[in-house]
Amino acid sequence: MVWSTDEVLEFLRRNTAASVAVALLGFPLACFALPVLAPLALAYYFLSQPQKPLAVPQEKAKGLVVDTDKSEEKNDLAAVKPVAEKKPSPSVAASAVVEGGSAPPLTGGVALLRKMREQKAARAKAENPDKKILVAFASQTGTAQEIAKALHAQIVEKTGTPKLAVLSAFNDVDVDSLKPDTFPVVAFVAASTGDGDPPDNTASFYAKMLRKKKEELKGVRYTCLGLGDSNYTRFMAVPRNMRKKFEGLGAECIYWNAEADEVDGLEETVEKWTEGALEAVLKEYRAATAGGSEAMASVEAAESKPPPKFKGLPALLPRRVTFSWQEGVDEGGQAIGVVLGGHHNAEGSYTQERPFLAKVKAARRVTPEGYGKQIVHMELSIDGSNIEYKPGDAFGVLPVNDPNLVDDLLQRLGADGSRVFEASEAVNSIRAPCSVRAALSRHCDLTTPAKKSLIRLLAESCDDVKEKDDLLLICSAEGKPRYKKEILEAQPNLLDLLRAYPSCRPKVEDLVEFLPALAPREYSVSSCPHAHGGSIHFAFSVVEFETGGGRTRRGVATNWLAGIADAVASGESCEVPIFPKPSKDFHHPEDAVRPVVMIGPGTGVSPFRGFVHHRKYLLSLQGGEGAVGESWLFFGCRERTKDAIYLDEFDAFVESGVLTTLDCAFSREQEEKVYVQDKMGESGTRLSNLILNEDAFIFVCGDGQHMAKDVHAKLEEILCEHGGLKRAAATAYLQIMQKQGRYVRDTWS
Ligand SMILES: Cc1cc2nc3c(=O)[nH]c(=O)nc-3n(C[C@H](O)[C@H](O)[C@H](O)COP(=O)(O)O)c2cc1C
Repeated sequence: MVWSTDEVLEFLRRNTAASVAVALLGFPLACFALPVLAPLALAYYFLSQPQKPLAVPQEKAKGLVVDTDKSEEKNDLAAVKPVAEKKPSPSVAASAVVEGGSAPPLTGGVALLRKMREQKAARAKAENPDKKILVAFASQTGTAQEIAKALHAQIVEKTGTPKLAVLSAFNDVDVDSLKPDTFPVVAFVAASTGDGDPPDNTASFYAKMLRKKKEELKGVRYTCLGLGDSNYTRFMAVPRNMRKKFEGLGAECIYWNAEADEVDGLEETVEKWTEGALEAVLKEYRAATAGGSEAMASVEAAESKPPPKFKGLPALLPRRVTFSWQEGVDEGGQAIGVVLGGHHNAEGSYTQERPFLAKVKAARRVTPEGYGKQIVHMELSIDGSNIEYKPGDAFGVLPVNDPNLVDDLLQRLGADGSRVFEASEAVNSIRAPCSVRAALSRHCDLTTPAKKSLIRLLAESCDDVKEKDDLLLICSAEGKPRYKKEILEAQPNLLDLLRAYPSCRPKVEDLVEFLPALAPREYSVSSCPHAHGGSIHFAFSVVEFETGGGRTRRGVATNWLAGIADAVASGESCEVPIFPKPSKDFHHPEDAVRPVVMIGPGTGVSPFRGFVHHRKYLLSLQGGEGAVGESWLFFGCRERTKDAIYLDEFDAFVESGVLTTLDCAFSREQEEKVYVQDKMGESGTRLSNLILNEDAFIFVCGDGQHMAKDVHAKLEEILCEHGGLKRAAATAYLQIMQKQGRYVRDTWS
């Protein structure tokens, strides 16, 4: 019988008599027992100490005692202490043991094993130190996450110690763990979404941070990269608030808190920040761990390595997930990585991971066939789901990639789409057995321009040296102009890239782990439960555009849904996985007394269809009695007869008095383009009065990059010109309205 090291230790731990015997007989017995105990132990020791001679080091085998004072630890080798603390002679120790007192010094095999265990612990500690660097991200569409991932990968590459740094979405960070003893150094990348709102993966952390008390982050050192878009009025809201909170709680900034604006292009700032942050974070970590933990030694070693072939190469992302492949194949298409349909999770609501499978009740193309822009109206059944919603809420749709693209990709990779795997941890929201086809169809983003880290991975998967070098150059700092032209502007999808580099053969596992997640898409509901019970309605424009490289690209989700709409129209039965995304404050007030101003061009008008139906319901409750506020809708589209969705219904609501004013801007019906903000300007006096004197609510929905900004500017102008406010006062007034929830926007890019 051959015992493992741990079995020998366990035996000694459980058998005091054996421990004592070993101790009493000391060296002679150790020699005698050597054939039994030593082979594994010596092999282990020798491997871990290659520079040492094979002979048992006697001085190491002596001089240890088992501290039997602590009754709980009596037979526990964890209570072994160095002899420097107690120095009984062997005979004293022996008699003490006989009397049940102190244990004898450990010698021979036991001491050897103790040494081995210490070494193992030291190595484990170096690999998994107590204090770690936290690399966190607040990211809605994945940009901040990619940047954080790349920084984390560089820390890992530089230190050679994967567990020295933790990469995490903010929601997965325990706020209370933000302490110098756990995370002395924090680097984070944060973006905003909505109207200066925190991304979903940060919202709960954000709320908890606001409850933290002064000085709770004292001793933590941090640096932050903010991502934002200066077209939004709440530019950099989340990174700025988070920084303020970190500082307010006593954290200390260690490096430039950079802000990268989409309008100028993110890349330059991102690169500069990442480079400096890497250096600063490692330096601070070294200082925080008193000269550096054992792991830091490898930083110096890495620094003395020859420089890479191309300057500024992104680090190879470290593997985190293990894939176990199942025996059979997925013949019925059931292994799709999520649990579908008819389930409520523990909190009682559907999620991205446990969506509700909604049957499509009706769908139609609103725009004429062949019209440049296509808009689709769709109705989903939520019967039996217990989903409750209010007009103004949104819901998430889990889209599916174009099946032709997936087929071609499987063929190019030489992969069997029906093989099924399980991942050791959630990756790209795969949390259940998943076939390769489902992973590529439902979980991986195959069309977004490849991030540099993915190109680095593809480079490493090339057999041909020339192809490898070409890809390495494109993702390096030197290859920046090529990355911009060939990737960001031309927007090749993954298949285009693989076809351009025929020797590139990435493993399916690598793609599943390192491709960005196929993000759910959010749509505002255009229905109202009082009018459309058991259904959710929504409308969307089908996305299609030309890239800089002359390719035609189609939006993944809207084209998939448009295909479903056509299938339903021809009698097929189809289902869409959805989950609710309630809005915080984009809701019609719960009475019809307060005036409401709604501004929603294009499909931005969707929630206002629900609002007006809700208003009709509120008025029906009043039964024609009591005060009723005005309700204005500013709507815009190209042409009344082509792309004006829900216009007939709105006309009817004006007719019935539910809607006081419907003001439409048809941009292409005359020479000069006319937009919603122009229409607002024409009614400036009335609007100013509604806002300043009648406490009106303002709701804006639609394109956040241009329309929402132009509408905001028009509101300021109206308050100045018709309300007599100075510019600064108008700005402040609108800010206060936002804080009060009286001016609410639901925007997208
Ligand atoms: C729907 C939407 C809303 C946004 N709202 C804001 C905002 O209020 N303030 C801002 O500075 N940037 C805003 N942005 C810009 C994002 O913060 C920016 O594009 C960032 O790079 C996205 O990072 P992510 O992909 O990690 O989410 C918004 C972007 C979108 C798509």
